[in-house]
This record gives sequence, structure tokens and C-alpha cells, in this order.
Amino acid sequence: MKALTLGPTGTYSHRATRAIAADGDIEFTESVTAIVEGVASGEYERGVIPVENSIEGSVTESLDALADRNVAVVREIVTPIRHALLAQTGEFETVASHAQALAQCRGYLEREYPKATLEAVASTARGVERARGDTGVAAVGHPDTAGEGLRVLAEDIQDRNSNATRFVVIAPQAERSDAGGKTSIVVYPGNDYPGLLLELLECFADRDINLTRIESRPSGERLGDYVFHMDFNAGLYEERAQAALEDVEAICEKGWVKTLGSYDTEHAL
Ligand SMILES: O=C(O)C(=O)Cc1ccccc1
Repeated sequence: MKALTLGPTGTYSHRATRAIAADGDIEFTESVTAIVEGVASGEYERGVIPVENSIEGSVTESLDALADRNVAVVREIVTPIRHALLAQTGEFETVASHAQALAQCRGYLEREYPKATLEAVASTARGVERARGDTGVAAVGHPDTAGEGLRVLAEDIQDRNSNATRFVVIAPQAERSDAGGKTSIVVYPGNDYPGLLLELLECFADRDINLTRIESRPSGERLGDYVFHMDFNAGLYEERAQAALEDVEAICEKGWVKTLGSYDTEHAL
């Protein structure tokens, strides 16, 4: 199964993708939007993108790409994230990594390297490549990416011990499934009145369905206009989930509801 994820080789996304594809079937690109596009167009059978981190929150580019393109979510993969500081020597002026990784280590970097300039690059592994080619650059990434030429200067530098990232596995929309313990939908009410959000939440509360996440993103139309990403603990094969979705659709008759599908969770290292 050909899978596309965030590269180059050695990213956390790459590690998560190994849960669903063999290394020979994994290809890389350097933007999550390009991953979603590669799957939506049918070029790739699977894509793996990070959506949420326990310290830093949403990967907003991923949420927006899921709202804007037509793909299905067929699985979620949760992995612990343990960052290392990698460099050729202890003398560096710049720390390069994915913006989320830099943010997850903000306290450590400010405390230990207050003068360092932080440089956001496309992925942690891209930062490691920068450090491999430049003595003035250190990287934040998985310690296994050090390879030859880089020293692991410090391990477990994330600001909290419990640092986990949630990735979703996406597939072409035709593979959307009703089976699985969780469901993701994206909702654009296209309306605004007191109690609208309460009504949306009641669709789930009234049926004893646990919402695991709700995240608002700007619709891009105007200030104060939102798209909601909602995840809940029920599969669309369940009558109560179908009924909740029907009610959500009725509330959003002036907007739209995108059903990304039902799926199960996998924990990977
Ligand atoms: O850059 C990577 O390695 C990624 O896969 C994105 C990311 C960054 C930080 C934590 C989890 C995922």
C-alpha cells in the first residue's frame, strides 16, 4: 500500500506511518497539504498527517486541509514524542526544527540556549539535515536521526514528560467507513444565533455520545465565522451516531457537514 507522509526520512510522521506501511512503500513530501492532495487525487492509497499534540495543540494546516479537500479518515495513530537536541558540536547559534517541535521544547531552549535563534523548517528531519550540513545549527528531533556526524547533546527535552501526538491515516473518500469506535466530522453551520453551538453539542449529549474533541477554525469568509472539527466516541454503524449526525445536518442546513468517517485507534512507538 503506497503511503505519503511528511519527510524527509526520520520524521515522527514517518515513524507513525510504519504502523500501516512497509518502508519501501512510504514516500515523502514536505507539506501536510500536499499529503492530503496526493490522497484526494488518488495518486496515493494512504497518507499520514499529524493533527494534534498534547502540549502544543492543533496542527492547523492539517485541520484546514481536511476541511478543504475530500478524503476519508480510516485510522488514528497516537505516538509518544521524545525530542533530542542534535548538533555537530555544543557551539551553535541556531536551532532548526518543525514549529511544533520547537514549541514543545520552548522552555528548555529558553533556559539552556537563551541566545539561540529558532528556525522553523518543514519537519524535524529537515532540521536534522540542516544541522548535518552546518556546524552553527542544532536540530530538535528523534534521537535515532543523529546518524553519523551528529551528537545527541540532550535527550527528553520536551517541556512535559507526557508528550503525545495524534496522527490520522487518510484514504480516498470512497474508502470512508462506518466501522470503528470513533468518528470525525467537520461542520460549517453557515449561521449565527445564540445557542447554536449548544444545539450542536446537544446532538451528542442527548444520546450519551462522548465528544472527544471540538476545535474551531476560521472559515476564511470573515472574522467571527467558524468551521468546527468534532470527534466523538461512537461509530457511524451505530444508530445513535447516525441520529446525532442527522440532527447536526439539520442545524447546518445553511452550511455543510463533512463526514470524514469512523475508525479505530492504534498506539505506536
Ligand atoms: O516534523 C516531524 O517530525 C513531524 O512529523 C511533525 C511533528 C513535529 C513534532 C511532533 C510531532 C510531529
